[in-house]
Amino acid sequence: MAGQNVFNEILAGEDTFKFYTDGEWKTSTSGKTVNIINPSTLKPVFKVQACTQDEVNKCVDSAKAAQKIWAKTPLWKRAETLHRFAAILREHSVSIAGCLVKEIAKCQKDSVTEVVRSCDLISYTAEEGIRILAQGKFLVSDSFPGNERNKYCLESKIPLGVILAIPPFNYPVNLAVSKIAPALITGNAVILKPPTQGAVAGLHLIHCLHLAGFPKGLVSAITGKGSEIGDLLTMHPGINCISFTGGDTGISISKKAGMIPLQMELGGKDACIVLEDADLDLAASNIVKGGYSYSGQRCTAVKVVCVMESVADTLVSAVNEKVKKLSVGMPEKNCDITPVVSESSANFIQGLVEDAKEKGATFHQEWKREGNLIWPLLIDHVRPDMRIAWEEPFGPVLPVIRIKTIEEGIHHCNANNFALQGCIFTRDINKAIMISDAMESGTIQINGAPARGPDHFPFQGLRDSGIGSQGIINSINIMCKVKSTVINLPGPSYTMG
Ligand SMILES: NC(=O)C1=CN([C@@H]2O[C@H](COP(=O)(O)OP(=O)(O)OC[C@H]3O[C@@H](n4cnc5c(N)ncnc54)[C@H](OP(=O)(O)O)[C@@H]3O)[C@@H](O)[C@H]2O)C=CC1
Ligand SMILES: O=C(O)[C@H](O)COP(=O)(O)O
Repeated sequence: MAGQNVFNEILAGEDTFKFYTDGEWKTSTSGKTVNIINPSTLKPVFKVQACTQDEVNKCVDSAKAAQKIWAKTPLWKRAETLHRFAAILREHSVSIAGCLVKEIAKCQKDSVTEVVRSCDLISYTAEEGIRILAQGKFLVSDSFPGNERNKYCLESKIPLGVILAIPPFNYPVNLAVSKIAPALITGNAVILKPPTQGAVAGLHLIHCLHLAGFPKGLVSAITGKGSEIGDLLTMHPGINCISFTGGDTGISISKKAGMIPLQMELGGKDACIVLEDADLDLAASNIVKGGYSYSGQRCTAVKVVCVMESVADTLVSAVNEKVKKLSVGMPEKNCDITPVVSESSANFIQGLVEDAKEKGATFHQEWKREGNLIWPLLIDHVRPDMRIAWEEPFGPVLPVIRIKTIEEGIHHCNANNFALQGCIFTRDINKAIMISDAMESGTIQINGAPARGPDHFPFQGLRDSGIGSQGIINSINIMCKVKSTVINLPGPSYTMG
């Protein structure tokens, strides 16, 4: 569990954790800490440092210095260190999972899965990075009209410098390494600002990285409320790229950040379109898995079902049968539905539900909430004038809109500000492709639930769902830039066989 044995170094007292910079664990000169509230008990469970502007500045300075050395580290050595990081993280996956259970009420089995998935991501990124970064381009001048072959151009990929990694509460380990690993294999330094809910899991992750032997200062983990130190980080002149996953905060960050590359993955309102010829049991299983996993707190969760009227009753009863079987309770008991991350989140969800109720939606289950624990709801006959048709609950409540035509479903998907993922259920592959093409989202799943994984697939949000693309290959490419070296020969020269 948190703070045991090898992790004692990160402790600053009973359930209070240090921040990490310059290869050392430190307490903040602010003398202040931030409480982490256990969503299941509504009581403080851990404390992390409330870092100061001066500490932010020092982290950036040491990152810049360390990055110059790291950029001169051979690719195979960078990969070797990442593999060591992955191995140490795997060794501690159960204890780090225990932090997730307490900080974000993710059930124990899904928490272990998140950490193990992260180990695989780190190692896969190390290997993919070697292959991608080992290759450059060689261009000759006479391919362009009017030129002799007297110039050779060598194009190479070089690191950006210091990357600010800001993951969200729902994947504080996996969405941290999905930024850290590509940043490191490309020769960058990293400043991690973990989510407050999930910060201790993030700090344990960073301690595994520390034990792997990365150069001092190359990676820092700076804690504090995003609303308090966020701007200090995102507007810092020493930051060369921001990789952010979260909510609308990302939109405001994109307006404040300077001339730097942004990789943003924000909210989603993933639409699930079910056609008359669909395998309705397959659709129902994926709607329940997609809509209620981790209590709907996934950007890729199914967030609205648009089902053809003629099959709606059959689909809805199939979904309800499966919803009935979902276990509801505490994460320690590996329940399917666990408390949502905060009281404010639970209140927001309740607001959407009450709005739907007032406007006459059909409820197939009674509304039930105990603290942050919300029992799963399927809300039927939802109409576009209801907030839940458009807004992202980030909770275990799923609206169903009955449509008369496929175009209505496509329109609902495209009329939303979010454009992350969507899915279609039909046995007609031609229709599936044509509908997928018409849905203006970053990813469309055919006959499956929306998902970011597997982690080497490209993953991107359009419109208010993000900027740039994630997935291991695209993250590696976003975290480096191109440099040209042109050799000017005294005269034309042709390579002869
Ligand atoms: N796309 C996705 O996967 C996710 C989307 N969301 C959406 O966002 C909503 C809110 O969830 P939440 O986790 O609070 O998302 P936020 O966007 O508020 O937080 C995401 C990350 O950004 C940090 N942050 C907050 N404010 C700033 C700032 N001004 N500058 C820099 N960083 C900042 C947070 O730190 P701190 O925790 O200290 O505030 C956290 O690490 C959810 O209800 C959901 O709709 C949420 C999580 C994941
Ligand atoms: O931000 C999120 O919620 C995650 O990217 C979703 O990842 P998953 O589809 O693998 O759960």
